[in-house]
Amino acid sequence: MPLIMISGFPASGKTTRANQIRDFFNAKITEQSASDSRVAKFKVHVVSDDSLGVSREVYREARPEKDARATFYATVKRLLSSNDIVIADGMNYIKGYRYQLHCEAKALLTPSCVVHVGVPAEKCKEWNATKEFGEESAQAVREPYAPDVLDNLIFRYEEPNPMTRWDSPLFVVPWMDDIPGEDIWNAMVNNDAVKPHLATVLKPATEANYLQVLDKATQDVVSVVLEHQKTNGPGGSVAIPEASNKLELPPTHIGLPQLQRMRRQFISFNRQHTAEKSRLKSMFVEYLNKELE
Ligand SMILES: Nc1ncnc2c1ncn2[C@@H]1O[C@H](COP(=O)(O)OP(=O)(O)OP(=O)(O)O)[C@@H](O)[C@H]1O
Repeated sequence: MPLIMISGFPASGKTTRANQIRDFFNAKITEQSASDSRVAKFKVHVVSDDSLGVSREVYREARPEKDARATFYATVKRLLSSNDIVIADGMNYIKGYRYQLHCEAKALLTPSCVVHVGVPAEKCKEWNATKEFGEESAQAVREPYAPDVLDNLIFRYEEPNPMTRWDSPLFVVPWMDDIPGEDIWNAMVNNDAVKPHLATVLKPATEANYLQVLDKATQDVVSVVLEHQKTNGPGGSVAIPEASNKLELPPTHIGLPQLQRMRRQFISFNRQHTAEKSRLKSMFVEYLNKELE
């Protein structure tokens, strides 16, 4: 059964996403088992550094990292079978490594996909410092990366490219979005071809980091608006650094939830198009002006 490769920066919420996908798939299996004997046999596995007892410190030196990758690879390969769905919850940051895992799935005539957890580096650094992990009852202590190890891994990260067959279908999950569970299930279990839509991206390899830049540019604009309202009260014309146009605020106060909603919408619209990075702030200001008219 399918291989779902998670990919993302260290401490970007990969395990959080892997667990959400596992829970979604388990719910689907429970729901469909009575009517579909094929689905009734499915079992979902999550393979991660934590489940293999691999310390974050292995990423400091090439040799232990290589050994850890080999262990991870062997575990995924061993679990892949006609009835087992494997979620490879690792950074999977080397494109050659993703290629090899994709070939393992292909050899078993089963599909694979990549779920790219798109989170800006700054957020990963912030989250790396949090000690708790998991929701309410299932809290465990997570081992953080040393700051130099974290920086180095971010530097070495090779972003998935949906133009390559081993990185497709590619599902990009920005940090503020829900997982596209239904789409992943359909692509992996029902073998549905994934049509390009909001959860998938088609972008040239040259636009690496596009999602992170989009996230940061829009967040910056939201911060300026909040700051302006705090200092000057509602309404007014706001100059946004690095944007060629001004934001015209209505006379009523715009709250953070409303701003975030418009920001998410804008990100959804622009996720597929690799707009010029330098134009993103002006485009977002233009979008806000239209929405707030
Ligand atoms: N979308 C999110 N919003 C807020 N906090 C989050 C989100 N996703 C993850 N976190 C927090 O960030 C921290 C790291 O999350 P998680 O362990 O899932 O990341 P990871 O990428 O699997 O890390 P590692 O690289 O160490 O395996 C946790 O404390 C988690 O609660």
